[in-house]
Amino acid sequence: MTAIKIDGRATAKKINAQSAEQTRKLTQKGVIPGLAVIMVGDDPASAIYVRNKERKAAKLQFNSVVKHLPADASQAEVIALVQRYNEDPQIHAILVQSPLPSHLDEEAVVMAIDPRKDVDGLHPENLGQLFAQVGEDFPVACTPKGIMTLLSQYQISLPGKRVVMVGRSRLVGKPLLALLNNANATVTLAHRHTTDLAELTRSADIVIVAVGQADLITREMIKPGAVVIDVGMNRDASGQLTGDVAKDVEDVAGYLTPVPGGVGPMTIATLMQQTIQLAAWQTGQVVD
Ligand SMILES: NC(=O)C1=CN([C@@H]2O[C@H](COP(=O)(O)OP(=O)(O)OC[C@H]3O[C@@H](n4cnc5c(N)ncnc54)[C@H](OP(=O)(O)O)[C@@H]3O)[C@@H](O)[C@H]2O)C=CC1
Ligand SMILES: Nc1nc(=O)c2c([nH]1)NC[C@@H]1CN(c3ccc(C(=O)N[C@@H](CCC(=O)O)C(=O)O)cc3)C=[N+]21
Repeated sequence: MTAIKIDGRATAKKINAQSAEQTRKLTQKGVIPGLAVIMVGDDPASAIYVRNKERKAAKLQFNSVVKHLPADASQAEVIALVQRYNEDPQIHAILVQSPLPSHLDEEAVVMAIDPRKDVDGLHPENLGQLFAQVGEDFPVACTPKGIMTLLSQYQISLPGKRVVMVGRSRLVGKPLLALLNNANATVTLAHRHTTDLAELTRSADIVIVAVGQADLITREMIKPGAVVIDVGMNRDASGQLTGDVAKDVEDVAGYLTPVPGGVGPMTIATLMQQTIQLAAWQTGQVVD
């Protein structure tokens, strides 16, 4: 058996076409979606993300700014920049690249972001709404939201399914836990302290991996026919991009997202989609 490839590029293309149309309408009303990205230091996965989203934001004619600070930037500098964008009416969405260098207090930086401009849904106000299922007009992390769009696009049903989510970051694992639970899947969250990961993943209908370790998930860990979603973004010795899932998993899985061409393009498309949404909410416009 060879897994059906879940084509993130094709799905992203559809979303981007919608985003172009919505941006055109908003711009006619005098609202140009504004996205500010803050990157501190040189995380390789962040560099790929920043490059690709700059390209897409330019194509959509967003007001897009990227601030690249050196790895030794101070806490006060980063917070001051966030505050400047909080107050700038031309900026509707703020994204601080993760991970931050270890001398910076990530929690304090997240807390400084205006929750209405928190395009990655990291602020506890937004994450809390997601977990509590209250309200609708709040941002949700782009990668998890993009994965939900992909599952829906491929008509992969969730109620009653056993999902194992490997990785529990605030950016990916935690919001996915909430989204999948809200969609009535039965979700198990695995992490560094999980014992016998293989036994868990083998019992899952859907395995989602966001760890950042090449070949963590191998074919013996997957139930035949299961859906495998690979979020990982690693570079191998020859400079090739690889995910967290070993190549031979394609021989047992029913569906699989490739790296590149799977989750990555969906993250970018969802970021554009959500920036437009935030711009509309902040200016009293409606996008459809
Ligand atoms: N394609 C895309 O659009 C995106 C890709 N990424 C990529 O996804 C990966 C994960 O990112 P992010 O969520 O931010 O990562 P973090 O580094 O914040 O979190 C990694 C998680 O993996 C867990 N973990 C580490 N080692 C193991 C192990 N051996 N077994 C089980 N769990 C383990 C950690 O557990 P513990 O909590 O116990 O430490 C932690 O919860 C990275 O490669 C990143 O570049 C991220 C965002 C978007
Ligand atoms: N606050 C924050 N939010 C994030 O969402 C976030 C982050 N920090 N830090 C870094 C990780 C990594 N990440 C990627 C997103 C898209 C691609 C991407 O475009 N991938 C293409 C690569 C194509 C290519 O250039 O070859 C693909 O998979 O096809 C990669 C990596 C988001 N992250």
